[in-house]
Amino acid sequence: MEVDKMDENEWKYHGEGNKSLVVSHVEHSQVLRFLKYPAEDPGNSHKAAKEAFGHLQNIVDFSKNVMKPFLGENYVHHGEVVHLPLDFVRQLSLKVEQERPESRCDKVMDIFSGYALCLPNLTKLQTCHFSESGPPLCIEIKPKCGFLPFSSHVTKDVKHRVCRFCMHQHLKLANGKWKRMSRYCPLDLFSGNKQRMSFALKNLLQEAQNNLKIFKNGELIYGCKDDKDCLQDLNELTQHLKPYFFPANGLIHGPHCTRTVINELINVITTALLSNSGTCRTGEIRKVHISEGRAHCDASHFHRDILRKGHCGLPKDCVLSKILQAQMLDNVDIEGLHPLYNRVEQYLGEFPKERVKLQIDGPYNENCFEKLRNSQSEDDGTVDTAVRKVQQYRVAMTAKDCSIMIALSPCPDDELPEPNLVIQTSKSRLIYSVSILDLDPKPYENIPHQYKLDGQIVNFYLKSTQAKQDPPTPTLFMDSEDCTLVLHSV
Ligand SMILES: O=P(O)(O)O[C@@H]1[C@@H](OP(=O)(O)O)[C@H](OP(=O)(O)O)[C@H](O)[C@H](OP(=O)(O)O)[C@H]1OP(=O)(O)O
Ligand SMILES: Nc1ncnc2c1ncn2[C@@H]1O[C@H](COP(=O)(O)OP(=O)(O)OP(=O)(O)O)[C@@H](O)[C@H]1O
Repeated sequence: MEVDKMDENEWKYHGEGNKSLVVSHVEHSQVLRFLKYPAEDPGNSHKAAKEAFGHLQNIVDFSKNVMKPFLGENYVHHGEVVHLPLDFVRQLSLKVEQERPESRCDKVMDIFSGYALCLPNLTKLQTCHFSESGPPLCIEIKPKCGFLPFSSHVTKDVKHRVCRFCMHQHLKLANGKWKRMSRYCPLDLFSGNKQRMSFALKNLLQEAQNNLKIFKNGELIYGCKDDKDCLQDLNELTQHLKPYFFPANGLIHGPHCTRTVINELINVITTALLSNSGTCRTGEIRKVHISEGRAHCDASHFHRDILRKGHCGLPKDCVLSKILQAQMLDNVDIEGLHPLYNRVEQYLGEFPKERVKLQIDGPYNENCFEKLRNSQSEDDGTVDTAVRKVQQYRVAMTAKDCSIMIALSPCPDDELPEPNLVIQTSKSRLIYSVSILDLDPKPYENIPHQYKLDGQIVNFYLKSTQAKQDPPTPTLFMDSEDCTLVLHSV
């Protein structure tokens, strides 16, 4: 990328989250990721923009030196910080403004610093030594936390039975973040059991919220920009997907078509999530199991009794396993972490200069990873242990909020790629790559907020399920047994 020859007409709005706005190049497989700041406080925006370089460099270092060693070399693309002409950034910001979803407009793109992150466009295939035949398809999944807390510090028993995502749904509906309840449960997706994973994926397709997006040729074709703006027509999605799964068979149509195509899609996603494409290693597949009690959520609509096979576990090097292992660095739960955070805070209150030495806010160099790998869990009462636990918790938080990108492209007939780069469907062959995005460090200062939010989620869940129990809802059991995709018109 030649930064002195930037032209806003060559870039278009791609998407955004809470903290960054992404534009993609119209030809090359590149994106620019800009920081965002609260709109109501321009003074603060100027100040924050001054710090933008340090912030972005921290993101790169954290992805590269901390998350990459945990998650695997091939899954993580840390990118680089670039400095862009301010004129280009301002024109670009004007250009993308009308594309932005209303719910994200409480923040503005950083137009003051000129700094951004340049990353590969992960909606496109990352194994570049193959000629793509046809537009790439990409499935983005934000899986969220895949286990139940096992810490003895947990004070509310419900946290050992119902996962955070399922509990949080009740609060999100009540505060208007989403209009309909998602039946997706992360524990089903992370189970490694193909039946449960398919069930989770069907539920994501039913109600995508911000946990599922599908792109074709880099364009969003399925998913929600916000609660008001959703592209969720499964029949339309089927039309997009047909050429990938039934390239030679134009005859597939009618009521079964949608179900057949969606099932092919789900099989492909499941295969990609369970493959070891991050390491390209073949040979014996070791499995990672989490104990039975922690792997099932009582709020999931999947009924345990219909499992054909017992507990499955995840292949050791697959993307889900890597993410889950990083998430499980949170082994004391926010309830156990909060007192450790207070210990660090008290120490920093007495010795403020130690903040730099303890590398609370970076720099995230190679040494950080070695320190964080230490899994000794007993608390010896020292500040060093408290800092290590806090930093491990922050890594886990990042892993609980990242997204998986599965890029797929039809495999040309004359190409013979390595078997672990191809997914064979019933009627086609697809080359694929798996990546992980949004690996930013979570702010240290956010820990008190996390603690408070945890209490709110649990209390609200208990309150709302208690209210529903009187009178009881007899349909719940029926739902649990239903493993088929029900197509509603949307
Ligand atoms: O707390 P959660 O689980 O709601 O996660 C937040 C996400 O909400 P979600 O529940 O996935 O819709 C939230 O996503 P949305 O803005 O809702 O799309 C952010 O990812 C937020 O991270 P950050 O503060 O921007 O770094 C996330 O906050 P962190 O908890 O990761 O700090
Ligand atoms: N390298 C990339 N290639 C393709 N698309 C990307 C890339 N990075 C981000 N995106 C898209 O932009 C969206 C927003 O990016 P991202 O999740 O990094 O933002 P965020 O503000 O950090 O999110 P959050 O709300 O989780 O804090 C993603 O959901 C994804 O669709």
